[in-house]
Amino acid sequence: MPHNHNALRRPVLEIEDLSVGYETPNSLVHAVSDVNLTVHEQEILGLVGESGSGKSTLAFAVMRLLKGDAVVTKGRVRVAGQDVYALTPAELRSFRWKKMSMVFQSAMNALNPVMTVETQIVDTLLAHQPDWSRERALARARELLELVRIDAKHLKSYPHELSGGMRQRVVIAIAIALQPDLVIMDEPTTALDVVVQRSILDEIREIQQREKFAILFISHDFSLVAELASRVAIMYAGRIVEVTDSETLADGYRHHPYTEGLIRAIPHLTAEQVVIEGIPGNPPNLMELPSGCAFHPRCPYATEECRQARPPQYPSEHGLIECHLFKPQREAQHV
Ligand SMILES: Nc1ncnc2c1ncn2[C@@H]1O[C@H](COP(=O)(O)OP(=O)(O)OP(=O)(O)O)[C@@H](O)[C@H]1O
Ligand code: NI
Repeated sequence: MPHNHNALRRPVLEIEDLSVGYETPNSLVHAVSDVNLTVHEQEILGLVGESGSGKSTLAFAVMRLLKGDAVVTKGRVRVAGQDVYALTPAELRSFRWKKMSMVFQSAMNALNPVMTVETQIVDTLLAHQPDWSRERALARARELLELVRIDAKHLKSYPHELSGGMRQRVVIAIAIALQPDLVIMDEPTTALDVVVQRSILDEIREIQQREKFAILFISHDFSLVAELASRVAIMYAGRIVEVTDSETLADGYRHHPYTEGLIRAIPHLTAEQVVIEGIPGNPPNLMELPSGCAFHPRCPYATEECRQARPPQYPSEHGLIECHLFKPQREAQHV
């Protein structure tokens, strides 16, 4: 696909200049800082970053599901053109199913253990489509199970009678039950073994193409995201440091030094052995962020400028990059 394939597509998720902090006894610690991100209709956008980089906080902020100690300090979130934070609580309840939904990290434990699959799907449908008959809801429940490749006989099953993979498929079926425009998936397969993980990802791709929703797919598994998503956003210490088309992640393109490190960290199979090159060092403590570019202590190219000034977001050929190295040449000459 050409890299401007989103030009004609409607944005489904628009995050503008969003910052989210957690209240701690001494200060407000920012887990998400100045994030700008757009997901277009029918697109899978991958969001990657190490543990603690702020991925889940960003997802919860979009869903307006942040816990009490988290505060949105600035910015705006629009889903299907609607400002999520302008909705009344009653509007938000139906908006969460009809326009956006979320599959949580280890969501397979989110099912009600004392209710059958049928009851859980049908109740969700009827709660949001009160004019539907029970028969219609049941028919949709069957269709949804088929979509996630579960035999309709399992409508009568209780969660404990299903494997982890099947439970996760049911959760995905419920998330797409009301045909939302946007589905956020936060590490949806992390708890599963590799084979099950692979088949669920294939199904997600297939269902997404049939049902035409957009996905914000969150994972710390860079190679998995690169394969599934058409565009990838890379998060580091609460900031989106690069957005790029996933096809650029193969060799030959210049990336943010952190992205380069993630690419190198993908195990390479050589004739003799598996080589894993990681990124030396650890992500910073959000309470004591390094000056300038937060990545500079781990960056092999860091200069004095990187230590002193936070880099702006520069447009790149395939998205944007927050790194001083990517300063356009003309501008650089004036410094
Ligand atoms: N309730 C809280 N109070 C204070 N800090 C928090 C709270 N919840 C999360 N944080 C901090 O916010 C930062 C971002 O956390 P978040 O869960 O969003 O990261 P993540 O990228 O989703 O990580 P993971 O890959 O482990 O799920 C972390 O440093 C975390 O310690
Ligand atoms: Ni998370």
